[in-house]
Amino acid sequence: PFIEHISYSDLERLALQRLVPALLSHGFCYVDGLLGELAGSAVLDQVVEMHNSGQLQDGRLAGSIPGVSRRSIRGDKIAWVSGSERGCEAISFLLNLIDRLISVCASRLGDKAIQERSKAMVACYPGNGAGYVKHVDNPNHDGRHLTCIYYLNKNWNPKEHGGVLRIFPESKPYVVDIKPLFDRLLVFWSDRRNPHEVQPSYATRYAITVWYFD
Ligand SMILES: O=C(O)CNC(=O)c1n[nH]c2ccccc2c1=O
Ligand SMILES: [Fe+2]
Repeated sequence: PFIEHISYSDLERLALQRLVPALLSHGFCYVDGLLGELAGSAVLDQVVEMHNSGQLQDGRLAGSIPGVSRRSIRGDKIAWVSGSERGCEAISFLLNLIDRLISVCASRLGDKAIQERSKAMVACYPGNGAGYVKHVDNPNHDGRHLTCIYYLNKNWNPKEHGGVLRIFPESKPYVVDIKPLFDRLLVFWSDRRNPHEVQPSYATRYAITVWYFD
């Protein structure tokens, strides 16, 4: 039901001229305007509806602080979706597009062909200062090869809202700050090449992540 915002040749060009070179040289790449306003907003609406209907559960509770009751400081809230659930049609459209994009890249990323992907993790940082400490998604070869994060946050201003994703590319003298902007797709190697953190967020921050396995 959505306008085919991006043609296959656009997708192929995006993959070959943007994603593959960036992944091979820097290890990450982000693309803005992936779905366009209409389809992007449809995805956002479905994620907001999941949040409002209590489908997002506590991903991790910042309960590690001694003496502070586990349930006081909330971390991210997540839900795993395949895309076939009712009310996830726009999310399914997004996942299909990312699948097509990555499949064009896969054969040119030199590594073993990318076979499959995880379900989609819909994540919400509730805006109470919670973030995600510096980590590597796949430090010990659990099969995850590429991390793809689609951001859904309109009018996001890091000065006020924080929530920047900071990547610390291994063996590089710089860090990379990425704003979690609406209709932005970020792709990066899931392994030790890309330690990263979500800085404390002071507004509700939505993202959808899929991991591709090799
Ligand atoms: O949202 C972002 O910009 C980056 N986000 C992450 O790196 C990230 N990485 N691993 C997770 C595992 C479980 C629950 C949430 C997460 C998570 O947000
Ligand atoms: Fe991560």
